[in-house]
Amino acid sequence: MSERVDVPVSDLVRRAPKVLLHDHLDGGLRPATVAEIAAEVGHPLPAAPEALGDWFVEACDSGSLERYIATFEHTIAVMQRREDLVRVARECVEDLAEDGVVYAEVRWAPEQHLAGGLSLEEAVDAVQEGFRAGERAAGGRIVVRQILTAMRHQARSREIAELAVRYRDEGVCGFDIAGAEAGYPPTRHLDAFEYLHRENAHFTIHAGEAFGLPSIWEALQWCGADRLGHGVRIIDDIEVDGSGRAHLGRLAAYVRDKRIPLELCPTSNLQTGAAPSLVEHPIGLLTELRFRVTVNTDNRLMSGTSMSRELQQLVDALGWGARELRLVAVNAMKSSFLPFDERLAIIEQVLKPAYAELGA
Ligand SMILES: O=c1[nH]cnc2c1ncn2[C@H]1C[C@H](O)[C@@H](CO)O1
Ligand SMILES: [Zn+2]
Repeated sequence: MSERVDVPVSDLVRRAPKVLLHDHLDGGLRPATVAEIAAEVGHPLPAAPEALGDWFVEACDSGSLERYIATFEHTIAVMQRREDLVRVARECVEDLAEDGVVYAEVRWAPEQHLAGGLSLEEAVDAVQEGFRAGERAAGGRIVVRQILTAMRHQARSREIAELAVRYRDEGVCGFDIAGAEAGYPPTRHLDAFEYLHRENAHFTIHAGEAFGLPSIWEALQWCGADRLGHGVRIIDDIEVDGSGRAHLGRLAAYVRDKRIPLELCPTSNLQTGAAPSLVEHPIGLLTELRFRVTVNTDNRLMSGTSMSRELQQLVDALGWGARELRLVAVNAMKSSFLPFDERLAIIEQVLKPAYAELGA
């Protein structure tokens, strides 16, 4: 399990523009906001306000994805009223901008936010309003889009996919499925994915996190995912021989040949037991082998993390420098669900000049 240590952020990481493709809105609330809204709506919390941040991190350090996901009960409970969704979304953008993130795709599951009487559309509108307010407050330093997630143990994926398509020109850039992986294979939602293909829409699938290669194979070869949420278990299809040479199986070779983006989330993987330590985390080898690696936060609250913290840990554990930070930022931007010309504009006008100044 992860040791929670303070990670002082270097000047390099602080100044580097960051791109984030995998961040959950309901996994990134400020502890103070959870405490404040919980008091207002009468939701009982498991810890005092000042201890709440530590409680989330410790409760998620269990080695089990199921127990990790159980903690979301307390964030979802405070995201049921329209004004709370607007606030949480606005604060999310403010926090990411403050951390130096210039582009983010933030995902959440609208179906989990209807207990207060909101419709799916009203919930998406509220998050959109919060994102736009956050972008304005950041003075154009960040662009944020929504990814709409369907929960894989539920049966609303087709409906959520249709919602994502309806809102494609209003701040929603894609679709995802999330939740406990074992027992809920992606093919359970084939109908939604086939619909999205017919609509020329983009989607990613949480696969290869708690469950291995069969889940990745289904996500790509049955469902046609554009990207893999985590995908870290692709390492199971790579063998390193005695002389240090890596041999890729058919699936790993396909993922690399087709430049399938891997939305890797190192700290989250340590907590759910998908990797034993950062030094042993597959991200090092996958980057060396030139897979399309991106670095992500997954759940900033549950992991007590930020983009800067994730990147700094890679600098400290693997000796990454400006060159690697630039690589993962450009990889992420190339892999984003924004239209091509908008992706290119951020790469050319924001990433390249900033990294040139940092010596990359
Ligand atoms: O890392 C994850 N794997 C699978 N599901 C996850 C992960 N992080 C968050 N979720 C779930 C819990 C949230 O309520 C939901 C939508 O954001 O997505
Ligand atoms: Zn996730």
